[in-house]
Amino acid sequence: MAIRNVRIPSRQLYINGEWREPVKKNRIPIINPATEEIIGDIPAATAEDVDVAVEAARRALARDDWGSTTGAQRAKYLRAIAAKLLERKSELATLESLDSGKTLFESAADMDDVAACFEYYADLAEALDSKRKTPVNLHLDSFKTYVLREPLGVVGLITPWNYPLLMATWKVAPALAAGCAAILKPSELASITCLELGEICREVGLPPGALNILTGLGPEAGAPLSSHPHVDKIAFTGSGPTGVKIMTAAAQLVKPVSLELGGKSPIVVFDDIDNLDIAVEWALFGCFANTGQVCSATSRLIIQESIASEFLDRLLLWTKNIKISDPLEEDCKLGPVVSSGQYEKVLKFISNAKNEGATILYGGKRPEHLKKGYYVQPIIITDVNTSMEIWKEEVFGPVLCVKTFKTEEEAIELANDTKYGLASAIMSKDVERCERFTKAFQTGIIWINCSQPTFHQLPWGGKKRSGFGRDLGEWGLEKYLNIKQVTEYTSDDAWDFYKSPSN
Ligand SMILES: NC(=O)c1ccc[n+]([C@@H]2O[C@H](COP(=O)([O-])OP(=O)(O)OC[C@H]3O[C@@H](n4cnc5c(N)ncnc54)[C@H](O)[C@@H]3O)[C@@H](O)[C@H]2O)c1
Ligand SMILES: NCCCC=O
Ligand code: NA
Repeated sequence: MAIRNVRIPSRQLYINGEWREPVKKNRIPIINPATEEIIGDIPAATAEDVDVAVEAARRALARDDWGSTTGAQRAKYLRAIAAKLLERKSELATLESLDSGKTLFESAADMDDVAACFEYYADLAEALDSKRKTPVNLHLDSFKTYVLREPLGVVGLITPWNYPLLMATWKVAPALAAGCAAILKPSELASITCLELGEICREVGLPPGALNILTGLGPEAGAPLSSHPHVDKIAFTGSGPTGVKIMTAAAQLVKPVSLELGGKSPIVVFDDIDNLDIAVEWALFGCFANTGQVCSATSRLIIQESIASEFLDRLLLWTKNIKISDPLEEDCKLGPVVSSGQYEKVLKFISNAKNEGATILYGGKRPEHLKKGYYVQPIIITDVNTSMEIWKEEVFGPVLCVKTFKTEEEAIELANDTKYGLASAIMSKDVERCERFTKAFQTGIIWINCSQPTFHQLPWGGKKRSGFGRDLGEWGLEKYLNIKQVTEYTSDDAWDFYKSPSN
């Protein structure tokens, strides 16, 4: 099917460097959330396909063309992938928008980030060659020791739909840079661009089995990957409940996992900010970008009482000005949410908030000009108390809830009043106050006078129920490495612990 001059490719599973029909031959429809139409389908892998992919990955590690590569050789593949991605940027961005409902502007920015992330890990792969073997001086004559950093093995990468290709890349690029063989299981709700990554790997001649891509449902394809005895690690990004299932399955085999889960992040705004509109725009971007479907969305606005009324007036004006439309339309700033399930979930959160006594200051309805598609106006909710669901639970939609504070102590208590620990933002021109909050926020990411800017050089991840482990930066590479110590006894003398029988 061709939409707006882009053909939706029909693909199979990408296993051992080629396209392969799933053993059970099942397929899952692709739905465009802007129109609710079926625009194609993706293959549905099951445990049988997981077995084949894991075997292909094992063989890749055992073969010299992947298992014995230097970091510099792997960097060439990563750069070739980045170049091909950029060649196809406009097509891939359109596919991403059609599949997930992201605005075309955001999808295009994602494709730039994806290519840059492959380039970044190409640099780190090269740098790995000089760090592969590190001597450790014990200051002893009788021992020579060193530490090796080796690929961890076969890794399973399970990813969500909100940034389909970008979230996959945060794991695929470092895993390949480290020399692992990987099996990617993207979300069944948005897999098109991840399958195209398979085509790109085929075109650049990535050795067979180094990356395998299995689309399919979580319980059918993700679960057998998590519990597979020959998968050495699972790196997961997604919801808390799925994270628990994956960790439970992996625990049976003492398989390491990293979990990037959800959040309910705060943005604290003080009355000393110079420019109200600048702060308002960050608050808006922090919660409504990507239609609020961002793990780190600052969806709890905690605002100093003295400026609350004026701040909310401006926030309302800015919110009403957001263009909601088909994500492929120019200047669209808010597309539909990803699926009917997500749409129903968002609407339920809004009705529950109302039933619990909160006030819907603005939004939450279907925009009048959009009769079809999973569209909802951005929502601002006030009169919230800390026992309400809307304060406590992640919505993963364009829903901002607001509370006010008087003192710094009260602000920090509200900010940390959550089971999650992914990100926090503070808006204030008082440098010392920002430092105090940086220390007090119980999260892995702190934004000062902004919310959401993300750089692949910096560690990404959280604490508490937001998970553990880090993507991105050098930390994102370390987790795909096995650290091996080598200790050699170099003395000609006997060890002399036991008495020799010949004496
Ligand atoms: N912390 C981060 O970096 C980050 C980034 C993006 C999204 N997220 C979180 O992701 C969630 C939204 O994504 P989602 O709805 O795709 O999450 P999800 O947990 O429903 O699905 C994530 C992935 O897990 C798979 N899966 C589902 N059940 C499984 C099982 N039993 N075993 C193995 N795999 C299984 C899915 O098919 C999908 O590929 C939100 O909670 C959001 O906060 C976190
Ligand atoms: N800016 C990227 C955020 C990824 C998590 O949802
Ligand atoms: Na879709």
